[in-house]
Amino acid sequence: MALLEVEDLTVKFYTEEGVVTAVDDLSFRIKRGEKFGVVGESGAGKSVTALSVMRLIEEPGRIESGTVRFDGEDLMEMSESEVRDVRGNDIAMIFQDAQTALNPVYTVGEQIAEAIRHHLDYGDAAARDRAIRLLDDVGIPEPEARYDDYPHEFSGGMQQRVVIAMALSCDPDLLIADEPTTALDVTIEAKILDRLERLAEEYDTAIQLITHDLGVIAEMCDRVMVMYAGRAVEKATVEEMYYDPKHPYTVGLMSAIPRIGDRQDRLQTIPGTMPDLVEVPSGCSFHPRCPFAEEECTRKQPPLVDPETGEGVGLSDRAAACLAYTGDLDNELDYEVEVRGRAEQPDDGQPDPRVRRPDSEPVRTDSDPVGLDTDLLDQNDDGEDDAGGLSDG
Ligand SMILES: Nc1ncnc2c1ncn2[C@@H]1O[C@H](COP(=O)(O)OP(=O)(O)OP(=O)(O)O)[C@@H](O)[C@H]1O
Repeated sequence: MALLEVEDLTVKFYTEEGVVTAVDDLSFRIKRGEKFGVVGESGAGKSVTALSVMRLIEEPGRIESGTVRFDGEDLMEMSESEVRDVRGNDIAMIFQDAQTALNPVYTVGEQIAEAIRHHLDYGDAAARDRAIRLLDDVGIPEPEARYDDYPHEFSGGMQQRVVIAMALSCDPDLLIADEPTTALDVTIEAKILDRLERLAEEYDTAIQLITHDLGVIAEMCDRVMVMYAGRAVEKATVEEMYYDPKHPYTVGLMSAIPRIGDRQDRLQTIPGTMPDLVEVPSGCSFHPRCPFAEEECTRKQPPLVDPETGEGVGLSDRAAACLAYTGDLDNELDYEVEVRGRAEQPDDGQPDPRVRRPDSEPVRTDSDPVGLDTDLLDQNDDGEDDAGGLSDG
């Protein structure tokens, strides 16, 4: 049994403009201690998914259907007070903006100690000790002295470290991190992610990391779910996603991986935008932006299938939702993955024939734990290296 099992989750918002289906029939699971990435452009439904898991969806939103089992218990069946218990003790969440998570009128030490007292039933002295140790763990220098400082006396990066300390204070089994470093400088981001990863291992905490940055996923995660317009379009291990992405949207995201020193949002390079979720395009919702789309894609919604067999997958860990794998397309998806630098071989040790390895130096090495740099080349008519990612040539 996985730590978290989300099955057939559908969440809608009843707005004046119409009904927004923010999450549509979504299933995934996170194993104990696993680092699970959720990636997709703005509006894909990543945050709503996380909030649903915490049962924090508010009006005009509604969880329409689905089950969320945590450690075997269905969170949807629990009373509000039972869920509140789970939230502090077993599942913790950190958000992009540290400031909203910290109370400006209490010292950071008091805030962490209070959480510890409340959830772990510690006495004052023990809670203080544990809080100081956590501040030290997340890399705050002179933690004993800083215990008595107020949030505004910390830099943005240090505030986010405090928030991580607070989230870890009750030793949760699952930490949901929603764009935890987006607001921070790149070098600070790398340090904080590194710290988060090490602490998660030390505390044996699973992480659900939400980001629009595949580079961050590569650095931290074991597995990834790619979301588009409220649905999962691909699920894979990080290696599979790099060496062998199956969904055209993933292919597009891959070419949007930011390089070091290049913080512009290159997700913009996939032509078009996420559809209005009040009126999602018919068939495959990605079809208006997909260079491989055929007539059938405008009619039939692709099920999530095992890309090798074309069969339905349920909660399985390798899946893609594209008609290319259900035998409904006339043509094959025609793209190549270029892997530069000190590339690793796939598990079987055989080079992937689709992966080209030119001699060029890696562009990003020091923050590239899978040891490779990936560029997706759109091999359209002229076969040119189109750094812009997906394009219809
Ligand atoms: N309170 C709300 N009222 C109405 N619609 C909402 C509300 N919250 C979210 N939505 C809609 O749900 C959809 C998914 O939003 P969500 O925040 O989950 O996306 P996301 O992938 O997390 O994007 P981002 O990266 O920008 O956070 C969006 O279309 C959004 O407009």
